[in-house]
Amino acid sequence: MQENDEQYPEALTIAGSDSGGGAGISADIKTMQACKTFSTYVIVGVTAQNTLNVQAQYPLPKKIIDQQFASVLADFDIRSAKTGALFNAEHVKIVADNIRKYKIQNLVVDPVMVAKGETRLLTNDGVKMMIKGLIPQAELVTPNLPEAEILAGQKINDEADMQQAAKTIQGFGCPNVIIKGGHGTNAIVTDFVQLKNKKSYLLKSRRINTKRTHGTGDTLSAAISAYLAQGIDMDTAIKRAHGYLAKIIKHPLYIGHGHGPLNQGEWSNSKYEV
Ligand SMILES: Nc1ncnc2c1ncn2[C@@H]1O[C@H](COP(=O)(O)OP(=O)(O)O)[C@@H](O)[C@H]1O
Ligand SMILES: Cc1ncc(COP(=O)(O)O)c(N)n1
Repeated sequence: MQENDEQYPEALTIAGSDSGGGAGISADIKTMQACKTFSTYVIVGVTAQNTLNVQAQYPLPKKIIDQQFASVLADFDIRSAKTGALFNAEHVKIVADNIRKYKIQNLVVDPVMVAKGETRLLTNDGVKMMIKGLIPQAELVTPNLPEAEILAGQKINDEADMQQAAKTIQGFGCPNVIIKGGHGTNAIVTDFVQLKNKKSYLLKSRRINTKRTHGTGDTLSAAISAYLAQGIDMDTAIKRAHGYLAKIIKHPLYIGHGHGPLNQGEWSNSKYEV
């Protein structure tokens, strides 16, 4: 064990790049750094993207994805991992196979399906493959409301629906589920958390009236993953990550003309009040 191991564990994000710097791999690296975990990464695909939308996407060839996994796992002591945009069934399978091959633990699956600018980042077949091959290997899955509706095959209108959908998703073989409520319109944003010990609760925060929410989902799942790498239990990791996001979403960067990015790094300055 290295000297800094206790304070700065190593984690892995497996996702797409965002040339606009706000979501995907960029959000994950910045978040993990702010949460004091070292972030390695496997880029599954490249997007040409800005705060307005995704202009193009290019999933990478299998060979270079496999090679990235091999390089990372040959050298780093990966304590947790998270997935983001995975594009299609073939790429979900490549990722699922590598996670199995390297026995990657503490996996958080953020089932990214549609970008804030409304471009699809996962095909319908990709969703099916995620349910079959990836979610059963995860410790936590973190859909937003539209993603939870697709995964669970039901409409979600209230908290009872959230609970029912979370139970369906748990039934795919993932012990812990968060359904994120950012896509609602209520003054209070409600995330529903279903834990493996049957405990469930709501995480509520005042809705911030902002369009600068590019990468919020990536940031939440990356922060949870960072805390899991530190050996923090799932329940505490979720609450801490939610608190972190609630802070930084109030102080975004005024960059770009669309869904602007968060400022993940500011957390470490501790200059903001909750
Ligand atoms: N306007 C907002 N005000 C406060 N919290 C928000 C807001 N939008 C999203 N969140 C929080 O950000 C996280 C991501 O939510 P959501 O936008 O639903 O996911 P995604 O980015 O995957 O679409 C959740 O924890 C949610 O509660
Ligand atoms: C490469 C990549 N990964 C994830 C997202 C989702 O982020 P958002 O929902 O904020 O658009 C994205 N837009 N691009």
